[in-house]
Amino acid sequence: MTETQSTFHSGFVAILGRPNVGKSTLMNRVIGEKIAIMSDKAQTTRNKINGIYTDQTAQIVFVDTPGIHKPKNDLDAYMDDAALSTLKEVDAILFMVAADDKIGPGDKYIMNLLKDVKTPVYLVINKIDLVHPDQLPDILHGYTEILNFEDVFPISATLGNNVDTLLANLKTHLPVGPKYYPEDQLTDHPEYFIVAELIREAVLHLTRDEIPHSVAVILESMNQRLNNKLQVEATIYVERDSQKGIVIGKGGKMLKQIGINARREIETLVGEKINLKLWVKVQKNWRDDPLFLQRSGYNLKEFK
Ligand SMILES: Nc1nc2c(ncn2[C@@H]2O[C@H](COP(=O)(O)OP(=O)(O)OP(=O)(O)O)[C@@H](O)[C@H]2O)c(=O)[nH]1
Repeated sequence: MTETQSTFHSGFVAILGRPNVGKSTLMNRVIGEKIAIMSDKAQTTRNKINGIYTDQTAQIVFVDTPGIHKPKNDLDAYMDDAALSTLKEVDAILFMVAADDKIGPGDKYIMNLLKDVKTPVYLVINKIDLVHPDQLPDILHGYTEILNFEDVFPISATLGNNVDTLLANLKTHLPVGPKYYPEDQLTDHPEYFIVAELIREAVLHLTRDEIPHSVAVILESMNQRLNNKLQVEATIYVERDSQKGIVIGKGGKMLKQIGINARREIETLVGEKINLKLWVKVQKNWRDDPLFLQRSGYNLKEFK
């Protein structure tokens, strides 16, 4: 099949919504590889990760935005800026909600921001597998009475229901345009960032509710091979001594398990065996430290 420049559609699409509604799950389903970071703990997606979908007729560059929050500290304010600058740049916005969630102040806050944005907004009601179909009209109405959406898609990102319809519609709505990225490129983020996020995900999964989101991971190095194994070194930063104890665990057991889980994921990502070395350090109030935020990948300048 030949494809001509004039029929090819392309553009940038932001997935926006409260933490935990399933943004990363949707992106992973569409792209088919684990590039966005999933967790059942809220707020794991803090940086802009692009997932790139390409087929014969279109290329959609997905921008997985951080959640929007009313600013409480520097990090939250930063998320606001990041999300807002994304909204203005993209060709379409998917506002994602979970069918089993009530409309909260957070949703209203986001929808109010969206009222002032010219980009077309699609309502994606995810997790429809968790509610009875009869409930859908009421759920839908709750949102459409607040904001005028371009279109509405009830989906299940985990089961895949209606995701094809969403994609097909999105493709036709994107402008005629070039292939921004080569076909085999799935993300434009450097691998080291994804690796750090995989380690962070392992920490959050294993420590469950004991560690709040005040954990950051910095990749120290990933450029040497010893005995045919890529050497990966990273530091896990927490805010308090007590959290350090939890991450390390009795006799180092927890840290060992974190290493095992993270190593598995990283090996899948990089396609080779690795040796993972982890350290745990306390860095008080890192959320309010601009230098630290920058070092851990929160590139503040990017959003100015
Ligand atoms: N039942 C059901 N669960 C889902 C669905 N989509 C996502 N989930 C679950 O919801 C949780 C959160 O999903 P994520 O994809 O991490 O959510 P997110 O919006 O990216 O979250 P943040 O990164 O925190 O912003 C995970 O446990 C998913 O398995 C769905 O369609 N149905």
